[in-house]
Amino acid sequence: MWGGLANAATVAQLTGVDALGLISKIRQAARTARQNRRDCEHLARRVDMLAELLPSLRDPEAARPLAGLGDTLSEAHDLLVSCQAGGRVYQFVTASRKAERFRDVERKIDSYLLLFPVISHIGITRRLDGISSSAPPLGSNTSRMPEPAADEEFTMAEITVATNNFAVVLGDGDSGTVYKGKLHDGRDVAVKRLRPGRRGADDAFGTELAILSPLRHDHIVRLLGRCAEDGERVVVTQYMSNGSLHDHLHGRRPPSPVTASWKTRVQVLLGAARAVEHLHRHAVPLVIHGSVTSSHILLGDTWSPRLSGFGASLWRAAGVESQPVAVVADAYGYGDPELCSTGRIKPASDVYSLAVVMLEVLTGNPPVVTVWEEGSRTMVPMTLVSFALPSIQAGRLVDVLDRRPAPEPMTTWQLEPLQLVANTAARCLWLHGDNRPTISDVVANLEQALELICRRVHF
Ligand SMILES: Nc1ncnc2c1ncn2[C@@H]1O[C@H](COP(=O)(O)OP(=O)(O)OP(=O)(O)O)[C@@H](O)[C@H]1O
Repeated sequence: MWGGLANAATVAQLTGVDALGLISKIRQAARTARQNRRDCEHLARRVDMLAELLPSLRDPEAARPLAGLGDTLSEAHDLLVSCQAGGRVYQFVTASRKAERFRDVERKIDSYLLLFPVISHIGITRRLDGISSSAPPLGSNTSRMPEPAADEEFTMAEITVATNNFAVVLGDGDSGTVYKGKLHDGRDVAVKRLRPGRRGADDAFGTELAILSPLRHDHIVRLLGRCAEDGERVVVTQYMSNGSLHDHLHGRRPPSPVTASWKTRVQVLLGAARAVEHLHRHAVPLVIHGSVTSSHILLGDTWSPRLSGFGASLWRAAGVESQPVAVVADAYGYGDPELCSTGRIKPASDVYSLAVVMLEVLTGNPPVVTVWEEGSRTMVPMTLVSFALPSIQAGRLVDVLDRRPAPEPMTTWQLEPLQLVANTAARCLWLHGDNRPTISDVVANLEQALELICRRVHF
């Protein structure tokens, strides 16, 4: 991430300010802040994005829109420094006023981040002009934002070598098969080879790359590269050594901390919720995931989760409450009923799907279960929501709780954090999206649940 710091002199010349020096100080100040810590973290992440983009500046003309960046960075730095001091009472009094200042500085930084596709477009156009004076005049396509480039472009030959001719299958999804690979520099990767000829495959490929490419978050899987050659479509992402939450909960893996520990389960939920919160509130541009499922929550070496599966995602249109989707995905029990009936998606649709994952984590059941139906005397499918929600709403969580983490009956005191998770899930499952909590409320409740679990040491 900080590789670009070597270009500091160039960036300073182009922006008229030692932007990377200021960014370095901002990172330092964010690390030692004592007040508004989450706001500080969010601000630092945005500034990290700037640090990644600034070294790509080449052209003084193109860098002109960044005039004023220095002032904004200084403002950000001053704000972070002001979060270092103060006693508890002082902090209490100033915290909410500070939160407003954070929003303000974040907005300003966002406006610079949004300029980068345009800046790189200007830069490329000017370079092309230089190369060929007979280049075609700028036409209607100049109004289209250029897509941010994925990190690396691979050939199919390189992908075949990296996967040892597609030898190890990590998993299968609707859109393709995922293989284990190793890049020339030794990095382990996951290589998703999209099923050729599948309807909408090209759209899903383009969407996943365009949306995932600029995303940087501890709980979102990182895009490393792509390949589009001879009808093949391949997406390369970081390798998550412990597979998906779905496989741990629903039986295709040996016992693990996910099966055995409520603490790990709630930590995984919290990480996934933070990823969705990043998409809904902090990503530039904002994103609706559109397919939050336990198969798309992947687990790394330390069981820390990352959200994946961005093939159905979309950028959130500014200023609209809901937006139409081309196809309502067949979501196997995760589908928001409001989205299914209106064909319009909103952030609350992700909140609904995440709540289904919360039920999976609490009950250990998949999103669709089979139950015995007395009338037809057969096993029939039923959504997990219909199966588990009545017990939760009746205050009988124990009736549906997964026994694997704690085979013995639990006391009310032990149950309290899980009851909080269950009640949160129940509120997220309201039919009307507007009645559901926001993702930030969900994050706050899961944080509280985790804190309660950590206080009950032997839990
Ligand atoms: N980065 C990764 N590291 C390890 N395993 C992965 C990774 N990505 C995917 N997998 C495995 O492959 C499975 C299928 O991946 P995924 O669900 O993303 O496929 P998909 O075709 O995009 O999904 P969908 O069915 O939603 O179209 C996952 O459930 C997981 O087991």
